Amino acid sequence: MEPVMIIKQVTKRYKGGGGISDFSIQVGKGEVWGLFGPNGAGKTTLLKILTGLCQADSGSVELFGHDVRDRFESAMSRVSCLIETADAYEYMSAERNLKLAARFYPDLPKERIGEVLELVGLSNEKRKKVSGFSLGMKQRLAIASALLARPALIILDEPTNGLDIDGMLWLRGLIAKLAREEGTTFLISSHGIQEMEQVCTHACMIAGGTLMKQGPISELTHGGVTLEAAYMSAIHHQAKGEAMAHV
Ligand SMILES: Nc1ncnc2c1ncn2[C@@H]1O[C@H](COP(=O)(O)OP(=O)(O)OP(=O)(O)O)[C@@H](O)[C@H]1O
Repeated sequence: MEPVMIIKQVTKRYKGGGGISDFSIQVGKGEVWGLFGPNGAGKTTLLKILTGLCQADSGSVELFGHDVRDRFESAMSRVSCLIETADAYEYMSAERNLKLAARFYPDLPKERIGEVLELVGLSNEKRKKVSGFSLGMKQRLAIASALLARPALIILDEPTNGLDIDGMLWLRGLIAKLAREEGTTFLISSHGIQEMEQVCTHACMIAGGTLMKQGPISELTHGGVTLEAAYMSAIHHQAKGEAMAHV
């Protein structure tokens, strides 16, 4: 089966020195990938490159067999992303916001709005103005909007921000359900490895812009190592490498 996403040797360096270097992974249908790394590791940079919000200096990204740079519209046609909070119109209701978002998808059945409100647990709040929503409710609404067109690939940047424990459990359940029942593929960036570990089938760990480890969770945790321990060792390894480079 053709991979959903092929990232090959992607490099992007900002003038200040940050960015990512030589990043490559291949993601298959229905897989849930966690992209883990500390602040400033390069997670958002990578997600922006994947979704055409930022250009790589070199390397390539293919989504569903289409190069993001050369065939942007085809590459993104089955992709939804939430990168750096998607703001809703505060003076409108949740339902009205979704109706506005639905205008981008002329073939969307009317009942889909009710379905996504149900999926994110906002059915009872659908007529309330977003201005009265908590951060967690706004996050749920943003996720509802991302789900509208039944995307085959969903890219989420720190989706647990603003969610309480209930919200986090709900989000993990939703991701697992969509991956299992609809074969939806996910790439999710997070600082919180413990929050997302249980729902991920695969992980990649990035530090200082470098991909340290990647693969199925079962391989990364082989021999009884926890994912967090594997992550900490990757981060320390990177920090040590940086210190040596400065000697
Ligand atoms: N537009 C930019 N111009 C210059 N440097 C940038 C820019 N965007 C990000 N950087 C730098 O690149 C590095 C990676 O940033 P990025 O936002 O990708 O990391 P991150 O892993 O998403 O971090 P966080 O978890 O804090 O959101 C950081 O050192 C950051 O300061």
